[in-house]
Amino acid sequence: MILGYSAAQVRAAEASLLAAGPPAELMERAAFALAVRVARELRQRRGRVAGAGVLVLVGPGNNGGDALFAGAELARRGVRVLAVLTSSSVHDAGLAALRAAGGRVVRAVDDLPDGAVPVDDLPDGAVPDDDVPDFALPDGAATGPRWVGPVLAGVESADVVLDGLLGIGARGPVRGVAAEVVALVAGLVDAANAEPGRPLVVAVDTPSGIDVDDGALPGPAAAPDPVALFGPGVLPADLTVTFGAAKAGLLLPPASGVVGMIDVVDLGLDLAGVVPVVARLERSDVAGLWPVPGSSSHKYDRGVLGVVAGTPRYPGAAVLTVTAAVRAGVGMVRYVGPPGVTATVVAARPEVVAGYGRVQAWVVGPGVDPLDPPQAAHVRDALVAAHAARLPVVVDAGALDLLPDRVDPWVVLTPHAGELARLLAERGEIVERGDVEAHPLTWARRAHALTGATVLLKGATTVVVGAGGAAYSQQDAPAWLATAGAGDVLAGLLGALLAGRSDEVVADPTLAVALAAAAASVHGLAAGRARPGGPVAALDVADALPATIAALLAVGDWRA
Ligand SMILES: NC(=O)C1=CN([C@@H]2O[C@H](COP(=O)(O)OP(=O)(O)OC[C@H]3O[C@@H](n4cnc5c(N)ncnc54)[C@H](O)[C@@H]3O)[C@@H](O)[C@H]2O)[C@@H](O)CC1
Ligand SMILES: [K+]
Repeated sequence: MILGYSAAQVRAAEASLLAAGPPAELMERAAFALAVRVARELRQRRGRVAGAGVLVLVGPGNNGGDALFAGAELARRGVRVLAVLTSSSVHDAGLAALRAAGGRVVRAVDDLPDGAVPVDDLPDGAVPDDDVPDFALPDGAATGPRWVGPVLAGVESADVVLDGLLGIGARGPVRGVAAEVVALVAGLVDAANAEPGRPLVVAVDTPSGIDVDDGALPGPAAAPDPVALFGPGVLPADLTVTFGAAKAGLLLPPASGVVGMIDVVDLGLDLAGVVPVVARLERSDVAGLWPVPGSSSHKYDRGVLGVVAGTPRYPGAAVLTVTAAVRAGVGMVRYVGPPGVTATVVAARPEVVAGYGRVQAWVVGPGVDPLDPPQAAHVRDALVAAHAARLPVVVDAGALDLLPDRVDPWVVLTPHAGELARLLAERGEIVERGDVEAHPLTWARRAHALTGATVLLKGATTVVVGAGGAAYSQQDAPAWLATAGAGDVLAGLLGALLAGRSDEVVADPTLAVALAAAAASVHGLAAGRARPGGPVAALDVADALPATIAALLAVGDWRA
């Protein structure tokens, strides 16, 4: 499990460590681990470390210090290191170490006196700034500052770009010349995306400028003009090497989309007893949560799932939901719906039993139009019956519009951002889809507070919140999974899990939160497994569930 902490929690844990030893020691350890990680990447890309090029973007604080010390260590290993300083004052000892190791430095600062040359030293192949037009300048930057040329040349010759502009001390989006550097480098890296020589971007502790606590990204409105040329005001990383503990913002969308792989460097922080902001299940955690039948199990104690899904207009949603539940290993599915859809469902999944009966959990809503009277009535009946019998329920799609004001914490809502915004707006909140996308954790928590339900907010990164403040963020799905019917599969899969552990979920509703996160994880893994690297249809995902679950259970922390 990866645990994500707030900047304040990490600083508090660091404080006791800093009190115990010389202050520079932590930074040296962080920087050394970072350099080792970058060296490993360089070796993988080029076969050897010496002779590689690394461009280091340096901000005013200790994050820049980490980057400078790492640059120094890499320079000692024969790497051509060019540091771009974005502030007139940077970490002194780090800068001295880099220079002593043979690293070179470009100053990209706004406040140079007229006529001053911003370049302490130039990268191989770079030319003095008078000749900047020799480089392919992006539109609008042709008349830009003199540091642009050397930075362009630095990116061009870099195997790795280290983003050490801002870390947990960032307040708001990157400002000033550092923002211009981010814009320029992000634009260049993006333009080189399809090329084999594109540099790898490694974020030092965090991609600079993200909200390290809630994962918000700087908005375009906050960006100065040059940034508008390239967009988001953040340099998307391929790898984030984070120190002491993962920061919550790395795990939370939308920032989770720009952190790449996460590597946590152990600094010996004592976080025992500190409740993380958010957690991410790894495969072994998911395996541990999965209900596995014992030798004496029968279909009833493995969980019977009631499903109210589909209408004559959307029969496919019912097929996908029940298929996913069956494929996920539920003991039995009871399907409730109109005769025509029932016939389609039973034809597709002969294991399904039609009509009401005893169940351990419900899924209601996939493919249900809340204005379709018979199915809407079945959804309401199921919600009432589940409340009376204390049974978990997955409330998806059309059933979200039929939700009572308050529900039990073992009721799991599965909205996407637009549906969550609507659900909140109906409860008096002033919020639109874009607000939910910008601050998903905040709004998911709000929905939990208002309804009492566990809330699984679907997206490229899925956020789940619920009882006791538990929060998870899962990012296991390929982008191909954004396809019609994928949500129906998730609902059926989650229903199977809740049916399999129904009593435990009701006894401890925080388990509903963990199981919802596990379902999101398996859903993403199955999509990747169904069609590695290519387009995937919802039914493919459902069909890939048995093999995905088998692999999880067989090896625990198995890597695909
Ligand atoms: N505290 C510790 O014990 C350790 C900290 N480490 C590093 O130290 C970092 C935190 O260092 P700092 O507290 O110095 O903070 P940062 O280096 O993240 O940034 C603080 C500096 O940036 C400026 N700044 C803040 N927001 C800005 C913005 N939006 N635009 C432009 N400038 C802005 C501030 O004025 C300040 O000078 C961590 O992220 C990590 O990289 C590591 O060395 C490990 C140990
Ligand atoms: K950074």
